[in-house]
Amino acid sequence: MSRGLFITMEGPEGAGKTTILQKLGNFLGGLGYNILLTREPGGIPISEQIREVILNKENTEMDGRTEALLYAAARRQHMVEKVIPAMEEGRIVLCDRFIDSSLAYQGYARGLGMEEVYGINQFAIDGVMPDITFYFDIEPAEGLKRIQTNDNREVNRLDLEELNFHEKVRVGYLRTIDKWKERFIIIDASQEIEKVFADTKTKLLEKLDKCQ
Ligand SMILES: Nc1ncnc2c1ncn2[C@@H]1O[C@H](COP(=O)(O)OP(=O)(O)OP(=O)(O)O)[C@@H](O)[C@H]1O
Ligand SMILES: Cc1cn([C@H]2C[C@H](O)[C@@H](COP(=O)(O)O)O2)c(=O)[nH]c1=O
Repeated sequence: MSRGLFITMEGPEGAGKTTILQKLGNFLGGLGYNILLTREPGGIPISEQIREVILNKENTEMDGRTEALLYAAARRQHMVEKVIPAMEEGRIVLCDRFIDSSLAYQGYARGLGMEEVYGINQFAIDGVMPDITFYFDIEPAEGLKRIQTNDNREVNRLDLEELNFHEKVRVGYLRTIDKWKERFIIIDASQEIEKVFADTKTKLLEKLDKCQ
């Protein structure tokens, strides 16, 4: 059986990752692909429990390395329990955030070191990297404004970081993209939703064409 495809969605808070992931899932499902939509941290019970610990606003004392290790632990369980089995069944996995979030948030913005965070994540993912990663680019202040006006979204511990932290997250992403240019597709996420979705679809279909 052929291996499926692993596609991840990355970007600062409020960039529109979840919105576009759902639209893309519906679109690809409509074309007959067997799709799995999932997210990090989370996606399965153990990892959702870890998510609750990491993002709980009351856990203000959490050490940066503890945070990085918890994200990696959630990732490990999610990989072995959900992502890898789905890919072995030939499905397209669309995942909201993955290792690049750890590199940008913990490695760069938290200052733990991108190489160090990459190292602990290698232990977690054992060499399984995404085939394609969309990076939804937006000014962090603009993204934060979007989530602050969304009443359905609960504000979490990471959202409460200063604007300066979120600006560093974006720099961390741009450095990560520089390292893995081939894997990334950059989308201008400041545009209106339908245009962001249209660009995402077009770029994905182009990339899939090239892979055939
Ligand atoms: N292009 C857009 N223009 C305006 N609003 C948008 C756009 N994309 C998404 N939104 C809105 O912004 C909010 C955040 O969107 P979404 O949850 O998809 O972002 P996200 O990148 O997944 O955020 P986070 O990672 O912080 O959870 C939602 O209210 C959504 O409707
Ligand atoms: C995977 C991952 C996530 N984060 C941060 C990014 C966000 O602030 C939260 C997740 O919330 P979302 O609404 O689901 O986007 O966690 C991180 O810092 N490091 C990671 O590896």
